[in-house]
Amino acid sequence: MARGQTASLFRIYASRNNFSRAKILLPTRIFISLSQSKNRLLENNRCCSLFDVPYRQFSTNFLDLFTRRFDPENPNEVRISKSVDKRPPSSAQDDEGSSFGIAGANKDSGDSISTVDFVESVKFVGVLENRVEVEICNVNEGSVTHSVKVEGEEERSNKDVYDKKKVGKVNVAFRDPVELYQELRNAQKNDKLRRSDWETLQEIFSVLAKSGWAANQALAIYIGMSFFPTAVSKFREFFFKRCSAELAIHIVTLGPCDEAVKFMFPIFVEYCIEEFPHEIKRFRSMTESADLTKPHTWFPFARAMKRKIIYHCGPTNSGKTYNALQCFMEAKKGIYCSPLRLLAMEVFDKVNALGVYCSLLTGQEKKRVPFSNHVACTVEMVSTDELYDVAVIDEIQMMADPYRGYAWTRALLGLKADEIHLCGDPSVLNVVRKICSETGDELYEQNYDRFKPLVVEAKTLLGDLCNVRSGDCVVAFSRREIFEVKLTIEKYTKHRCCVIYGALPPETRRQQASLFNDPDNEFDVLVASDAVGMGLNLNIKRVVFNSLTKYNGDKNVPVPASQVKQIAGRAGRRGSRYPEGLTTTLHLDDLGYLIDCLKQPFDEVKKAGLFPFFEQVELFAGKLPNVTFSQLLEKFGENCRLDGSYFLCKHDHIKKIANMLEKVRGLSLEDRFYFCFAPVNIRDPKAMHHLLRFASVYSHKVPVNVAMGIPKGSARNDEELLDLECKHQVLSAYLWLSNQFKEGSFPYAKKVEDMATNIAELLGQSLLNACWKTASRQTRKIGPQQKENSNSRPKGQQKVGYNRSTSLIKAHMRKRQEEDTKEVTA
Ligand SMILES: Nc1ncnc2c1ncn2[C@@H]1O[C@H](COP(=O)(O)OP(=O)(O)OP(=O)(O)O)[C@@H](O)[C@H]1O
Ligand SMILES: [Mg+2]
Repeated sequence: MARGQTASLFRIYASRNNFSRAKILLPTRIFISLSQSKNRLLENNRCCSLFDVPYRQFSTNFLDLFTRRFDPENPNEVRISKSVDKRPPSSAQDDEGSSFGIAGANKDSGDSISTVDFVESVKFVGVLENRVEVEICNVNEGSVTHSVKVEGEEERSNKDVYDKKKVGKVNVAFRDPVELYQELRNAQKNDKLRRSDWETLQEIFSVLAKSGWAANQALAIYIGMSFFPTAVSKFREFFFKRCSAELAIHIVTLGPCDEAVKFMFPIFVEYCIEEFPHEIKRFRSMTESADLTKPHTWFPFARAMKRKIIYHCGPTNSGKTYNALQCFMEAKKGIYCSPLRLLAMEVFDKVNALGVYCSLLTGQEKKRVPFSNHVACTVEMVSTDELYDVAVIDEIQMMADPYRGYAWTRALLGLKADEIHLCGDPSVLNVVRKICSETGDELYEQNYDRFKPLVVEAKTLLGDLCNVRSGDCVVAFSRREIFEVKLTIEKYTKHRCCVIYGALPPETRRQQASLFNDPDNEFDVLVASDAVGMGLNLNIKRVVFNSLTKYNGDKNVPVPASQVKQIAGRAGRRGSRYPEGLTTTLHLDDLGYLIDCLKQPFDEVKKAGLFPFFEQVELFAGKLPNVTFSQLLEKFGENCRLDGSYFLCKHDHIKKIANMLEKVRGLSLEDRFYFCFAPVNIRDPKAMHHLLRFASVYSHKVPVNVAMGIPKGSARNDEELLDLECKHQVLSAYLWLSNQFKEGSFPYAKKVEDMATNIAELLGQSLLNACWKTASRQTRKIGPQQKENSNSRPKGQQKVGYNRSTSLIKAHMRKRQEEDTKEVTA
């Protein structure tokens, strides 16, 4: 999400009686107040935020403290002028319940740290007579780094800086912005200014208009991002007509910089509150209906339970899922939530084979096993209504997935289970800790190590695929590469290859996996995409990276370290023929990057994904009746409020489907919402066409059929293979829709299921015989770069007669290094 799109609320919890020991996480620069409103808030004994209290009730002086005068490098004593609580400290040390007004609008940049300005935590140490002591801590450094004293009313009144009588030209900086605004408003006309000052002022206003900080802060008073530039422009007009020389000169002295923006901002706020009450009201009601804050409160039944959360934390292949599944099987009633259909199927088969009756529930299939109390489902399908003894949420680190993360978050927050087992790497451990502290669940952490360490083979394949061995899994990051590698290996060696990639149906992937796992056939090498990183039980001895770059839709970029680790970790499996795992690369040039990736610790994730339920979108739609569904989603993204530990999941693919369905009349908002989640590849025009047809037929309230023929035999070339993949996807979407919409709308589910099974089988057979280059490859022209590569290839490599890929990672790293050097020099 672009920087500055989301408003978030932050709350400070203070002790009920005297604020002592209040520990506050303050994720951004924000209004902070010890104003009169505090008493009201304390009386109410509830959380409060700026949104609950009229802005004026907040002391602007605390705003001063942080926005104007607080220098993180040089934390001096700072005074505030409004009244503070003068009650003596009480002995009660109750840290719960009350809060006073600190609130903020956080510009969510996606990379959470960048929103932290200079303060992460503020600690109110105590109230002594008329002094409030505040400690400002830097959470990142884990220590108290700044100490600020705040003085009370009487003491303040003796100080020059706040003594009104002495406020003169030099003291504009210290004057109350409310007064400054009132002076501006009451002024008949502006004082004369020099041309150069005038120009500097113009520049300062232009900095204000472009300031992300100011636009962000303005959210707190419900000036929306889209209205902010207009508000600044009107404010400029107002200001230029009325400003005094004294005020103008002070601002000009500050110059076109952040300091000037921070000085003007509170005056701007006063202006907005008075001038734009309608806009503020409208935006406020819009943001309130797009409120995604406090998501744990969305599940009151789960909150009423005392849940025990067990985090099985460790690298791949360390036994996390195995142990969690033991508890699942022992439970009277259990649910297993999988990241993939494939894995849900695996668990369904495994658990039933062990004599525990278990049903299967995915978007596409519902297999109800009689008398079963257990269910294996995909995480999106988890029920938050049913009560379970044990739930397992696998691959919990996916809660930070930009697209699907919300499903894991929902499962964690909403599952009604006495015991919830989370399996995953440590990247989301801190987020889970935070969530558990909000939900009040007990968290137990169980750490795992790999059974046998992963060994890196330094020799690599020396750029030659003829060096593959039995038990190898060659990993490539595009469909084209996968088929090239398979073709090469089968042409120049005695090995046969199984193939696994994301566009294959789970049934076909499983068939390929069991073919590879079976030692009694000739298929002893696996060629796979990153789809191999999760879910399948594979007997891999060595993972060989054919390349370590991946096309990101725009250009080739290095594969992220976490993904490299996950994939490499698939090598070696306890109890299999290959208990010890090896990993290496095709090219020597890539080896360094592989080793770097394996050495890197898991990146800590700061936020979990969220996405609104249909009801939330519906509520929001009530505020914007005349926009398309796609625009509605866009606006929701712009206006929704989120707490600091959450981000709004990306939904470009949903918007793309929404746009396509715009021309279909007669669909309700709810219909559109669900059609948009149908599992189709938005880059596949044929699949999109079928989805559009499904929606059109459905909108006419006619039973939807498939209207698609099925090939009789397996694919003879890549085009036919692609066609099979696409057809399976369309059938899968039909099945998915048949489970979402009311009975009778998609009545041919049984027939479609059979068709899908047929196609999955045809795909499996096709892959066994596949010995062609990919369709896209055949039609591609050789670019100058490739020609150059093939010309510059060492002679020795030509003898096997195929074009081997060369390492891109080194070139990429070199380029990045050059860019870094350039930046440093600049
Ligand atoms: N205690 C055990 N006894 C027998 N086999 C085990 C045991 N623990 C794990 N295994 C086997 O080791 C393999 C890896 O275990 P598991 O799938 O639980 O690892 P994981 O940590 O969940 O890995 P990933 O992160 O890749 O999902 C599996 O085939 C599993 O059956
Ligand atoms: Mg696992």
